[in-house]
Amino acid sequence: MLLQDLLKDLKYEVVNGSVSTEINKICYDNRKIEKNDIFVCIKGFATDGHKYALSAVQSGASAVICEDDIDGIANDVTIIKVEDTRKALAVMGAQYYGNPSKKLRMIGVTGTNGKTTSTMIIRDVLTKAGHKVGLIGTIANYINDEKFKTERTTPESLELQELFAKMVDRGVEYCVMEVSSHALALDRVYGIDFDEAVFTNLTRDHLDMHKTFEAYYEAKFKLFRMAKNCIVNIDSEYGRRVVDDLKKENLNKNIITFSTKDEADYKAEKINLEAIESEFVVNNKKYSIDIPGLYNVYNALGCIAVCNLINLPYEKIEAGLSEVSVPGRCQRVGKKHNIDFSIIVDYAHTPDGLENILSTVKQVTKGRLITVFGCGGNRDTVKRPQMGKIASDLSDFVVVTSDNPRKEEPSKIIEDIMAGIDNKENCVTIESRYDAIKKAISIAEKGDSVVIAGKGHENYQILKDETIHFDDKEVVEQILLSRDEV
Ligand SMILES: CC(=O)N[C@H]1[C@@H](OP(=O)(O)OP(=O)(O)OC[C@H]2O[C@@H](n3ccc(=O)[nH]c3=O)[C@H](O)[C@@H]2O)O[C@H](CO)[C@@H](O)[C@@H]1O[C@H](C)C(=O)N[C@@H](C)C(=O)N[C@H](CCC(=O)O)C(=O)O
Ligand SMILES: Nc1ncnc2c1ncn2[C@@H]1O[C@H](COP(=O)(O)OP(=O)(O)OP(=O)(O)O)[C@@H](O)[C@H]1O
Ligand SMILES: N[C@H](CCC[C@H](N)C(=O)O)C(=O)O
Ligand SMILES: [Mg+2]
Repeated sequence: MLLQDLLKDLKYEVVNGSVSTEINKICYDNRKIEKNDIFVCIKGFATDGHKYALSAVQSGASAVICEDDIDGIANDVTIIKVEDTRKALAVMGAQYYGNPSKKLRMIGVTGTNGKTTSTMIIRDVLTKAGHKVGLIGTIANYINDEKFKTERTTPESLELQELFAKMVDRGVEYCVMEVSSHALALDRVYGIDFDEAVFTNLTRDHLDMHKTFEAYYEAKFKLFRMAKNCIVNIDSEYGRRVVDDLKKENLNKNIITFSTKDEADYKAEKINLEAIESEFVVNNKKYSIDIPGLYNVYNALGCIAVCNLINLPYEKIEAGLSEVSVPGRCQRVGKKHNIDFSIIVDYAHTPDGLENILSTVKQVTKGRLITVFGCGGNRDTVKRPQMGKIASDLSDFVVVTSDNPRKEEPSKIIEDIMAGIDNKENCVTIESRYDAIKKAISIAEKGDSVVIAGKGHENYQILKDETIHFDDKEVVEQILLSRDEV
């Protein structure tokens, strides 16, 4: 492929060399350069890619895409200046893979909570209806039934385009993806025309990266500028703002609203929240969903709106929704052991998420609610005391422990959480997550519920110098097994 073909949709200045040069592939990390690659210099948070341009050329790069001047590069190397290298990476990646997203129906979901749940539900319903579906999200990426490991919720633009291309190759029709605020702020999805964009909600998270709530909202709003059909939860204050801002900007979008309270295109009525499944009626049609809690009715409403836009018949939507399950989202574990209390593993790691799962479980718990949770290190610190307060207000007993401490001291994170807890009598701190879960299970009695929050589907724990295997569900099994043996 010629460099000039990749640059087709970009504004650029040729600083040196020629654009009619043949290139191998695109790369934004000098450690992965191969002969005749293009090296894209990205200004990051930790370092500046421009610093590695020389070394990339020494490793074989024949072209460099940059924002700033770069000195000392040999004359036979092409140097191209653009205004924004992250955007350039996204545009060139799309060209390199043949603009695959244009061949897929693109469904993006954003919001603080509910992205994974909503995308997994949409994938389940479409797959059960006989369609070929790809999914990009926190738990994994999927191309039809095949599962691919992922490290990020929304990968970098280049990897995203590669995934879309694989989906197209394998006959995928619908690509449903979680679009994180990081991805929007860092232009990982730049240039993608979304057919549908769903807004779940906006509450506190990731202010370590966005700094202000306004910047966090702005990042999320970008997705709706990129979509044709904007599907919005108007029970969320910020969802209403999305609708207002879309109208203000005169963007001529098809705005579709959902709610459980107010008039909306999709309003859930006659909601019956049972312990396990919830039933509700939307536009005179009955639905049920197998994951509990009102918040999952919201996730289902987004899914119903998407499925209607793609003309899926009611029977297929209803049948698909009635049997969905999402790993690590309000997941009952340890059922096969002889226990007279319940244990639930959930991925709640924000104040809103924790409040939702705890109030949902509390409603159906006859005995006490025992909560085990911690907060991730090197992430938003302000949410820590807020989550401490929510856990202690809603639970009868709280075990504060470690989540993924990353580079931080676990005891310091626990201290931050404890600062939000007034009633320290019904609370213990145990740094080891294994011991914390063991403690919660050891005190549980008939009718109690133990909620283990924060890590959900994760099967690892990120410590200061290493990542170890750690899976809340497996830990519960081990603890219950050793109880059975006594
Ligand atoms: C804050 C954030 O998102 N950072 C992402 C960002 O890193 P960065 O811009 O700081 O990059 P950097 O490390 O400063 O390096 C700058 C450039 O120099 C290059 N470089 C660097 C070193 C070197 O030796 N050689 C070299 O070429 C790098 O490849 C990069 O191109 O761009 C990198 C390249 O794409 C990402 O790997 C990196 O994600 C980091 C690993 C990360 O942890 N991100 C998380 C927070 C994230 O994205 N989370 C969201 C949200 C989760 C959710 O709520 O669901 C997600 O979508 O997963
Ligand atoms: N619509 C919702 N509104 C509020 N809370 C929700 C909603 N859906 C799920 N939750 C809660 O938030 C937790 C995280 O849900 P989910 O994984 O679907 O969100 P996410 O947006 O993908 O999060 P992340 O950004 O970390 O990937 C769940 O375990 C549950 O406790
Ligand atoms: N996508 C979120 C997930 C947090 C999950 C929690 N277990 C943690 O590590 O804080 C993040 O990277 O901030
Ligand atoms: Mg997610």
